Amino acid sequence: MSTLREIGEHAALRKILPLLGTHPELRIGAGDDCAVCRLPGTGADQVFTTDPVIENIHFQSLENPMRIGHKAVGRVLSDIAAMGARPQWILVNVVAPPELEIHDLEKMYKGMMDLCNRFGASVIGGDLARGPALELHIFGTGLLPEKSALLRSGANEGDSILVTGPLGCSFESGKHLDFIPRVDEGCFLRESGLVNALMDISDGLATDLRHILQQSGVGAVLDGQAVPKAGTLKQALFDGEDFELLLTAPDPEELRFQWQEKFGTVLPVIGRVTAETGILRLDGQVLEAKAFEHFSPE
Ligand SMILES: Nc1ncnc2c1ncn2[C@@H]1O[C@H](COP(=O)(O)OP(=O)(O)O)[C@@H](O)[C@H]1O
Ligand SMILES: Cc1ncc(C[n+]2csc(CCOP(=O)(O)OP(=O)(O)O)c2C)c(N)n1
Ligand SMILES: [Mg+2]
Repeated sequence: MSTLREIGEHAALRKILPLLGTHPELRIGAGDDCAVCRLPGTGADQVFTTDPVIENIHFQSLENPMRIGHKAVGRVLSDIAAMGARPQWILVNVVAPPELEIHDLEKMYKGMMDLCNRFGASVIGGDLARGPALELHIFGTGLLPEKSALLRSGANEGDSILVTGPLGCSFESGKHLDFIPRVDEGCFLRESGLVNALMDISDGLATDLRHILQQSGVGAVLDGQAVPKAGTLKQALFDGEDFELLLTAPDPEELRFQWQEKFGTVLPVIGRVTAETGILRLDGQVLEAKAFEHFSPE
């Protein structure tokens, strides 16, 4: 017998995911940023995701409630953006101790609603239950044209690897609370037809790129100098909670040109997809995995 602490979050998921069934209307089940389901007769697919934010894990106890609400919804919109979808419906489960101030609860909803309104998402329900610490569990859906979802499994050897913004120090800078999910960018990347694989960076570039490599059966080399950084290279690789999009593209110059036209910023190329299955190199050296792990002791 073993515990979550002993085997960790990722090994536990490898045990759980094979237990989940399939369904004829399910295109992509658990394992990507969102699940993708058919909506027959509509020409659209629907994506589904959920994430919690938990006191003292994802935010500190005395944090501004508006920022807590913003982050909770932002994480879910980021997963929806990472498929190239537009967010649609949001459900909110609040778990809270009885002492929570109603004014603070209202401010959390203000933070959630402001971000939902910005991207045309609607909160349509939820639940409220007692628990020892504050937790917001958000469930969200989105829409995109059928069969157009951008997956972690789409990378091909020779693709360039690109990232939508600077990485690292999100905890110190407060970006982990205030980031704007890359919804418009995700939709643009899908519509461009120039992207093979897409995901968002929650656990850090080094860990999340590895998910693309494993699911695509490829390897990668990163150019440390080219990675856009908010701090050191180590922080850019391992800190996590950047909520930028990570993508691979076979024709980066055309994509970068179109990106510049649309957003007026540079989309940096940070590496290349290789045939070395499962191997991630940084400036030639093999890079080992190291990331935030929910179940290991501090
Ligand atoms: N407890 C669970 N039961 C079933 N599927 C899960 C569970 N936890 C995570 N998953 C699935 O595993 C994949 C990876 O999860 P996670 O690392 O949380 O993704 P993300 O970083 O995009 O939020 C997702 O597709 C998610 O739906
Ligand atoms: C109070 C606090 N401690 C630590 C962190 C750092 N941190 C918390 S969760 C996390 C990784 C991402 O969270 P997870 O719940 O694994 O997101 P998912 O991959 O499921 O989207 C990081 C880097 C933080 N942001 N706030
Ligand atoms: Mg998650």
